[in-house]
Amino acid sequence: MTHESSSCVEIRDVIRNFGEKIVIERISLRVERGEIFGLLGPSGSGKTTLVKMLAGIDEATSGEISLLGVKLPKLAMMNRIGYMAQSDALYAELSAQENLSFFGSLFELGGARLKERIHYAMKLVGLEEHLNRIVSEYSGGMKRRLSLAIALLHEPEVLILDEPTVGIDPILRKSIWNELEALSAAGTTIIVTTHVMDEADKCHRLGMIRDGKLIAIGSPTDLKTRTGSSTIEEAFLHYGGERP
Ligand SMILES: Nc1ncnc2c1ncn2[C@@H]1O[C@H](COP(=O)(O)OP(=O)(O)OP(=O)(O)O)[C@@H](O)[C@H]1O
Repeated sequence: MTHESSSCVEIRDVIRNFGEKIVIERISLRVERGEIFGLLGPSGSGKTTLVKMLAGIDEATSGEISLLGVKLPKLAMMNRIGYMAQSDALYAELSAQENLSFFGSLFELGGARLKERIHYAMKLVGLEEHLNRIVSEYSGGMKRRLSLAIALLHEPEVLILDEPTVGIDPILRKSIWNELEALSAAGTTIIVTTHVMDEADKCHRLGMIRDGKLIAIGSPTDLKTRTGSSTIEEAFLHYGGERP
């Protein structure tokens, strides 16, 4: 079922349990089209679990998630989503070029268009010189960058990135963020999980997650102003109850 909405993502009363364990505890939020929305929270707080449901590869125990007006999970939405997981899903024995061609073919990309997209994505992540190398020879950071290139390849309307810049040096991290900002300005919605506070500051809005609960939501400036904090880290500690 589709319906008109200006929101890109609508999460309504989502709960995710693993056995007895409640990992996501009734979260509701919206992400607007073209927004860079950050999910910030400590290790184990539920960020990956939440983005997997947004990417349609896991399902809520209860509640609803809609993406671009379509209720998830829905296989047909995969074409419209670019998902970069925390662990790289690459074929180590193949070259980067072969990995990109394989993932491109899943999205029905071929010929000149595929070539153009591979060039764009590999340039963006600074790997254009390493296109023909076997992935098993890549460093950890290079694998992260290749995973990001793959997520971007089919020009998805929604990019879901789970800690995309871990293991990436500050200069390249900056150029990746510049490009994410340009993509967002051109209408792509970007949902990104992060531990890195300066990245959190670059998001248009942030959702702070702790123990599976959304403890605060707003722009970085709002969150800091509301808590009288000078940094996002301080604001997080305030909402987390670790500061009076
Ligand atoms: N398949 C699963 N079965 C059981 N427990 C799970 C499963 N997946 C995640 N969990 C648990 O859910 C909680 C949240 O994990 P999740 O990976 O979503 O956290 P995170 O905020 O992404 O952490 P990190 O920043 O370390 O990646 C953890 O306690 C984790 O052990």
